[in-house]
Amino acid sequence: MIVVKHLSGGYEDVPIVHDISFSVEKGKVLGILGPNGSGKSTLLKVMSGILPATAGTILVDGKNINSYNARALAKKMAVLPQLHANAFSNSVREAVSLGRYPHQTGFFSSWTERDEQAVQHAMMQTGVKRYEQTSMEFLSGGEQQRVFVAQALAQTAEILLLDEPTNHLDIAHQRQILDMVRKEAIECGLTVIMVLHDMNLAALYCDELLLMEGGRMRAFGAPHEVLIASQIEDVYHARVATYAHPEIPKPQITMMPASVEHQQRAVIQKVNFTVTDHYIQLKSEFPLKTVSSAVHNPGIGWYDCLLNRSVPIDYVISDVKGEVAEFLQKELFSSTSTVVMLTAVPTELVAINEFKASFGSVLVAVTAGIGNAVDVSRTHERQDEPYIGTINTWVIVNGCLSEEAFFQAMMTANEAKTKALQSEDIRDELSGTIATGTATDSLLIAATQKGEEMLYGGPITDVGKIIGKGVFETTVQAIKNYKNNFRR
Ligand SMILES: Nc1ncnc2c1ncn2[C@@H]1O[C@H](COP(=O)(O)OP(=O)(O)OP(=O)(O)O)[C@@H](O)[C@H]1O
Repeated sequence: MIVVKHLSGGYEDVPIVHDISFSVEKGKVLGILGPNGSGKSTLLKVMSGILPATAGTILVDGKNINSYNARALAKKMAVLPQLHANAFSNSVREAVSLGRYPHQTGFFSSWTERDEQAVQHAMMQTGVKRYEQTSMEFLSGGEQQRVFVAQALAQTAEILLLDEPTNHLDIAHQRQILDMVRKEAIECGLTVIMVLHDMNLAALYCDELLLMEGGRMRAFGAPHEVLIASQIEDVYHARVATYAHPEIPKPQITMMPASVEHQQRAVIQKVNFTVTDHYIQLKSEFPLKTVSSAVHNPGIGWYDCLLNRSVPIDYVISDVKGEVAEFLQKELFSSTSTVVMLTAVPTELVAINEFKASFGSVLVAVTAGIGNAVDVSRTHERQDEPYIGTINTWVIVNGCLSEEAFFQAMMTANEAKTKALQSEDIRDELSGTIATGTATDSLLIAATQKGEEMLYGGPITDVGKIIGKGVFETTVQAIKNYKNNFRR
């Protein structure tokens, strides 16, 4: 464990870091973040004794580091500096072996089994074993960086101070080094403090983060407590947004360009829709921000092509996603910019309407197959397997929605759909009660994201009112189309 209390220090007559206090427990990884020149490297140098502290204390295992001699401290603490001054004529093996110097007792001391094991382990962990005999000067920048990490690891110290350990590394090697650092921390009880520039990597690999600003601590805590968009914007003077990592409960940061490319105020109109025997297509000249429960490209994304594809009523396929991917390839649709829904309804029964609004307009397209309509409050009484999508609803907003508004728009649209089923007296055949939808309905909200941002999309907002009316009327029309078709 390392405890830093009110630490200040810097270069001769130039104080750089001021009043830094934090602690890192054994087995934990701390990431130090901050803009260029904020004092990250200087802090590591003061902590490792390379630069003198002008105030404050550093305790390692409860003892002030001033009470350790240089060799004893090197056994406790290994440092990977930002710039390396190692002799480049060395072989990789020799360079890594330099990490063992604190463990050598005299100039002619013998190389022990433990020294050998530490060097071998470090070379294996960093993936440089295969260059063992190669001279350092023949390695790429990234390969050399991994050798320096191996050298610090070979020191087998309890505390690792790493200044930008992922410098020069490609993403696979960044992952390899950071995975290794984390594994060593957890399995061998190492305490790791590392300076990282990449906030996303820092969030993923560090237990806690220290954010530096002008030589002082601006924030310290778990990644979600430090990587707050407003705080990062303030410290880095750059516009950012945070989002959730798709698999790990850690925040991620994305940069927002200072000036958003000014696109022309293009709008989506009915002419952008094409209806063929096989699908209903909306093709936009620019990507639309989309939230949907589609089969292909569901969730949140930017897409310029929406497809509602009609499949036979007996379309039962174990690998629906694979079949849809094949269809897109065969029909020459771009897999990465197309959202696909499936319907058993003939495409000619689609209802498409445009509704004018104060902010622009809203287009609604619905295919409504109601043969297997259900009352959601009674489905627990059923044993049925799900069918393919039957009421597919698209809402295209010529306007700009906030994240919140997108989800509220989904709720508003769904409520309007349910009201349309009630109005048309569509019933759950088993329970005899009014249906609320069908077994596998799908919904999509897309917006051009142009114009003033609309913060909310609930039923009494400008956009919600149009969505409510638009989805209700269009669903009623689509149900009527369906009924008329099957009555014929
Ligand atoms: N040898 C030195 N003598 C005097 N000042 C120095 C020296 N080295 C660095 N500094 C100054 O100390 C300040 C902090 O530098 P430091 O290298 O600690 O920042 P950093 O946060 O690590 O930056 P970067 O992200 O660019 O690596 C800078 O203003 C720098 O100019």
